[in-house]
Amino acid sequence: MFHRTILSPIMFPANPILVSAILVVGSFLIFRLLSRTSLLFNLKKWWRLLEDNFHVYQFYKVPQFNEHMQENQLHRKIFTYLNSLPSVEDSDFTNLFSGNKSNDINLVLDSNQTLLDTFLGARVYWVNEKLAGNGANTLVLKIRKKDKRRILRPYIQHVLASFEEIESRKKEVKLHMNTVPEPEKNGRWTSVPFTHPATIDTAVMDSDLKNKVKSDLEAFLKSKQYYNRLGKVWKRSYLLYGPSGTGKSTFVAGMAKFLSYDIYDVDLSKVADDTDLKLLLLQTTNKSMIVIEDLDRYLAAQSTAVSLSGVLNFMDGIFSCCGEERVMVFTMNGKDQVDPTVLRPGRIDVHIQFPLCDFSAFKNLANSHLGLKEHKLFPQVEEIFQTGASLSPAEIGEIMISNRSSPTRALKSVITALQTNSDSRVAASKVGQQLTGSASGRSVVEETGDTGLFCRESVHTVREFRKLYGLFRRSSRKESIDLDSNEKENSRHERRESLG
Ligand SMILES: Nc1ncnc2c1ncn2[C@@H]1O[C@H](COP(=O)(O)OP(=O)(O)OP(=O)(O)O)[C@@H](O)[C@H]1O
Ligand SMILES: [Mg+2]
Repeated sequence: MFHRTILSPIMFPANPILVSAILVVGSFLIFRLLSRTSLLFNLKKWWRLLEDNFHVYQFYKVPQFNEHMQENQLHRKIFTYLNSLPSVEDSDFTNLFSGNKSNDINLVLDSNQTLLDTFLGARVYWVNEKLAGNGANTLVLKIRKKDKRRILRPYIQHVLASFEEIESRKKEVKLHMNTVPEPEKNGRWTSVPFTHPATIDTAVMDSDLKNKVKSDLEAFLKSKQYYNRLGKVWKRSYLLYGPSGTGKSTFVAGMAKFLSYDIYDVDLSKVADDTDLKLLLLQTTNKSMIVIEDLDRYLAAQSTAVSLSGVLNFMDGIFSCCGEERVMVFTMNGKDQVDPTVLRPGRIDVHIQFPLCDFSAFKNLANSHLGLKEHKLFPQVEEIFQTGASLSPAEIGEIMISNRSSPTRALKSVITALQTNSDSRVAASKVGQQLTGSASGRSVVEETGDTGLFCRESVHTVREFRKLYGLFRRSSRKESIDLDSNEKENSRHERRESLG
């Protein structure tokens, strides 16, 4: 009787609302449980293991050393590729190492861990097996037999191509300098790591122009087939010209950084003759940037044992060993006095002018050097620029750096320097002298009818590349000594004042 009452549908009606509510709450709790714990991850893992058991696999071993205990380069390349995959974080154990830069952390697959990769819709597994005894590792690739023929070769090619890309990205850029020829000595280049901090982005220039240079470099890198089809040497030449201190050498550093190319800085005064110059070019590697600074000076003074035709042949790059991926950069203070054959399209593809500062370049410098976006003295500075006065970014930059503890003082010093420049211009014009250098400051971009683009832009220069590198190192040391907390405080105070 009692039982019948309990089971009676009248006492416990199948209430659909209640059932739905229980289902919703139940599903929510299960979902929370799965997402809050590693249950979902484990379920996926078990499912994959189960699925794997229904397939037949082919295994490939890539040992770290060959039978003569020489390193297997393929192992090194594949291992680098595997450690670049995001799935390296999903293995149960991953080693953490500090990278080249102070904040970099490199993830490295631990021994006996498995890593999943996918390629053309197929899943492949790598196991980093540690062999007992000699401590060497072997990478074991596991591919489903049904996918083997379809993906093995393209997959390995993909791994090797990815390795090349990773290497080129982390490659240390070197600065090579030619030495005086010595008997009994074969190599003519000595090199140092090139750690110059300049980039194309840090140059004070019109941003459109910077983007144009970047896309020109990128387009060049992608045009191997095109150059081959035309029967042309795969090279591109740039001329950077403008007054001293306008940033030409700094920009060369930025270009090399952008390309991750080694720099070969040719000092023509150390070249014995035309043959020696050919030899130097033959000893450069591909994917490099060949730089000749102050070419106009060498050509005008004929201070070198190298003839004009020697220079022209060098510029054409016909003696380069592999004829591959060369960027040549020449700097000049002015190109008016230079033989037009040196500058003809094809020999120089892109002309970039670096003029003196205008007001807009000055504002960029004030922002980067003093942290000033606005200041009550800016209108006065603008007025002086309008009179035609100008200085190089190097000159203005130096004034700002040495007065960085007081932005107002820095601006006053810039005004005085500009006024002095303006007065000397007036005096010079009175005695009929012509001042050299552009005072326009604005960048202009002109297309040459041919392949190149002519660019006019602002910046001032310092001497040679090597000196520039040394200069930076000295100035950064100076900075760390001078910048004490009082200075920072003063500077902050002044900035507040100027904005108010
Ligand atoms: N446009 C610029 N942007 C940023 N910094 C600049 C610029 N122009 C000059 N400078 C600074 O001025 C200094 C001198 O620049 P750089 O040596 O590149 O000039 P340059 O044109 O090569 O001079 P030179 O013709 O005398 O060799 C560097 O410290 C550089 O940082
Ligand atoms: Mg220079």
